[in-house]
Amino acid sequence: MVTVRVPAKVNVQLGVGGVRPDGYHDLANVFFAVALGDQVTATPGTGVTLSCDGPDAAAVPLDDSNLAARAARLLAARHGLAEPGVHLHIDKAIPVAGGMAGGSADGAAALLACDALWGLDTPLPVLLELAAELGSDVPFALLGGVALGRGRGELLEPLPVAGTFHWVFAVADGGLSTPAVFRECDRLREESGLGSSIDQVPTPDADPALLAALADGDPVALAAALANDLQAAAVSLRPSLADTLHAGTEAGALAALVSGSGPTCAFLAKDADAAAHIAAALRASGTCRTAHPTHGPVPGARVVHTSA
Ligand SMILES: C[C@](O)(CO)[C@H](O)COP(=O)(O)OP(=O)(O)OC[C@H]1O[C@@H](n2ccc(N)nc2=O)[C@H](O)[C@@H]1O
Ligand SMILES: Nc1ncnc2c1ncn2[C@@H]1O[C@H](COP(=O)(O)OP(=O)(O)OP(=O)(O)O)[C@@H](O)[C@H]1O
Repeated sequence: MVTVRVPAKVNVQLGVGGVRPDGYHDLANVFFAVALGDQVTATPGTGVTLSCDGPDAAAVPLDDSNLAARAARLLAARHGLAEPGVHLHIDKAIPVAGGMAGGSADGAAALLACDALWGLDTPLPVLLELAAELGSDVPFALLGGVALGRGRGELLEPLPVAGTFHWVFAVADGGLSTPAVFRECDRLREESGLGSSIDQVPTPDADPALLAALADGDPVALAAALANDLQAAAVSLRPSLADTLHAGTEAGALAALVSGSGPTCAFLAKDADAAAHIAAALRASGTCRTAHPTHGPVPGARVVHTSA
């Protein structure tokens, strides 16, 4: 049996370029791994089977479309294993379809758990390549910490960061579809007359002030630099997110932003006590389903337990 712990992410900067011919957008994507995470346990089995526990378990598909199952099959195929055998149990704490890369996290965790269970010793560069095949957010879940993602987000460069930052995540009722949010971003750009194609939108770049705030461990400077080009699109599709963002700011957050493609909202706090207070205020506000205080950065997917 092998258990892997894997973090969720928030994008502290999500710069979105124009639509590429393959339908993806080039990004300047600064990923930040937080302690809120899932656990994936791999045990020997016949075929690839799945189970899931947690408050959102009912929303998690248990068929071959699950990123954890796809990861197990992809790893097996890479090693020429004709009949992969594994049962994967997901302890799910990351909101589903919430913009925190929960499915991607489980895909990364399953790669690592199956690799250990099957004794494959796959080198990290190969795991990262398989991760990129599974989805744009999956490589970062293997790496963790803070990293700049270029291309569609899969080309990663670890970034220096000092200290610990405190966050609160407000979980919405129901998810948002990532492709639908990118499409809405394009639609809003077209509507404003800017255009949405790769030759109309400047290629985004990481903000030097944001990188300095991370390297200095300065939450006030980070708060001033947080930016998400998908936020307007997420709020356009789910206008009630404006109330959630407002409630967290009123409760003393240094800054509020939509996490990735949303609808989870992220709030930066000055310390752990402030985070606990903001989370309680958000829960009481009636503008979200629940709110979790947490911190980061934390490492990427890692084995936390192995037994025969
Ligand atoms: C919004 C983010 O979570 C920010 O980290 C990611 O960019 C999304 O990553 P993901 O969920 O792993 O996305 P993928 O599974 O690779 O792609 C899902 C869909 O999102 C859109 N997509 C995704 C990544 C990207 N750079 N440009 C896109 O336009 C495309 O419509 C794509 O078909
Ligand atoms: N292991 C998984 N956990 C949750 N959802 C999964 C999983 N595997 C596949 N899915 C499917 O993927 C959809 C998106 O789920 P996910 O939780 O990854 O979204 P997300 O956090 O918004 O993604 P991202 O932030 O990477 O764009 C779900 O609605 C579900 O149908």
